[in-house]
Amino acid sequence: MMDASVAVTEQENVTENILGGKKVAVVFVLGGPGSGKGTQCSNIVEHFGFTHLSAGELLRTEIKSGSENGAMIDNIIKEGRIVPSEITIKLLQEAMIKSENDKFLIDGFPRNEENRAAFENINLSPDFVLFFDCSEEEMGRRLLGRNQGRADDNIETIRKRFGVFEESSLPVVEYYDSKDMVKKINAAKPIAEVFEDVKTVFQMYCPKHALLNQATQMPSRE
Ligand SMILES: Nc1ncnc2c1ncn2[C@@H]1O[C@H](COP(=O)(O)OP(=O)(O)O)[C@@H](O)[C@H]1O
Ligand SMILES: Nc1ccn([C@H]2C[C@H](O)[C@@H](COP(=O)(O)OP(=O)(O)O)O2)c(=O)n1
Repeated sequence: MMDASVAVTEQENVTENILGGKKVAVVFVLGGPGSGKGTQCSNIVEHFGFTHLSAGELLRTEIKSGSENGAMIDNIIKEGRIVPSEITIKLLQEAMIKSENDKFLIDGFPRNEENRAAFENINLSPDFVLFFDCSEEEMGRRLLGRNQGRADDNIETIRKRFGVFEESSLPVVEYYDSKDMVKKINAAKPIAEVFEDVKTVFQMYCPKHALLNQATQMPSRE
């Protein structure tokens, strides 16, 4: 028979992080604009088998698709503001359900308190938060050199994005930090060095639900 404490954990997990009939593991990847979130996510995907979901990229795809919300999203992004959570959450949910994977890096989300609460409301929670710490001066240099033709990578919008990051996104990082869920990475170093630190975090990480499955398979100690 199953150990009672394991049974309770199993039950808790049933109400948590179930999406489209599967248990999912989520890691939030946060950091200022240009801190290197996307760059490091590509490395994590390659080495640790996650699926990378960039909230910003999903929104840009939505604009290009010509959907009814496209023009509104486009205006918000050009002004450096944050799109209403219901739109972003829907795109993230759809992408996770469609994917065959069960491990997701959610990059650039939650960016404000409203984003964070909306995610909680769909009964999902991150295993931890990876936070890329970098000075505005360095992030600004990187954004201006990014050269991907993004409408928001201009001085005026970059300034606004930094303001929103400081006012709305940092408090979200602080919220998770108060719960001891943040792994802070010095993102000012060269790409390969940053990834060494990221690797250390992921080498020690085992998704909560994988741990749970292991626990249920262990012979009980009588
Ligand atoms: N550690 C780093 N050192 C120097 N340049 C970097 C570093 N990480 C990323 N970059 C470059 O900075 C720009 C922004 O990186 P990106 O990963 O797109 O950031 P974010 O997703 O956080 O906005 C890109 O041109 C990228 O190649
Ligand atoms: N959760 C999110 C994530 C991004 N956005 C919008 C607003 C952001 O300025 C843009 C670009 O975000 P993205 O994460 O792609 O890029 P930066 O980190 O700003 O370089 O997308 C949003 O409204 N809500």
